[in-house]
Amino acid sequence: MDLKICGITSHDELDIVDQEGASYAGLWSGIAGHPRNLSDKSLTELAERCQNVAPVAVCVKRPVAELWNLIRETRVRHVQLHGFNPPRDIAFLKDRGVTLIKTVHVNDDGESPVDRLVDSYRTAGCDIFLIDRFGGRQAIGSSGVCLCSRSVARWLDRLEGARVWLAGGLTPDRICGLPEDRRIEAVDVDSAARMACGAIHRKAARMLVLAARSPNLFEAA
Ligand SMILES: O=C(O)c1ccccc1N[C@@H]1O[C@H](COP(=O)(O)O)[C@@H](O)[C@H]1O
Repeated sequence: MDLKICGITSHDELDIVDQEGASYAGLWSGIAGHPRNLSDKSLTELAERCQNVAPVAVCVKRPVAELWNLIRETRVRHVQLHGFNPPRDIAFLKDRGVTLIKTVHVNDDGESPVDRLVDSYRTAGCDIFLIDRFGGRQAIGSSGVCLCSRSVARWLDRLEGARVWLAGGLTPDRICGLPEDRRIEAVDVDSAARMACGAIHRKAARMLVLAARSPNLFEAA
């Protein structure tokens, strides 16, 4: 499995994620007031600093035309729409050659507020669905809480045929416990990449990369 580490805010964090071998680095834009939200300048600088890791612009409410104006001259070609976007937002970015990741927010009962939009997202050209735990409109990500395996299995079935990533409270041991049927292409982590909710930590990032690459590593030990 590939690994995305989300919420990068500094050169040091970006270098850790890049050097330790994560596949994707999440760069926040358009979530006013959030501590990990980046200015346009910082997002551009961090994206240009990526060597091996692919930068992903992660947005909640930013208008997609404005977002495109920001990223078009950068190396960012992956966008994660993390919120309640209409399908036309996906079509807009797909027309411009972006690889589009749409978060499917799933609550603790296994239900999603975007359930009725999923088919339209597919029709609009969504490349990847990211299943993430939803704790309510004020807690739409970075929850540090995992979904139960039954909800994950249900959504994997619902998204049959699509590329799927998974997020929500994932730790190295939880990644090892995920089904190994290759339906989950990548895992997306925020909380477990940090020490005490602080900065991204090199050893934590290394453990996550190891778990994602060799899911049975800890079971075998
Ligand atoms: O990464 C962040 O800083 C972030 C902030 C606000 C909303 C979402 C955020 N990231 C997304 O949260 C999940 C993973 O979170 P965790 O591992 O459960 O803490 C994933 O979808 C990230 O893209």
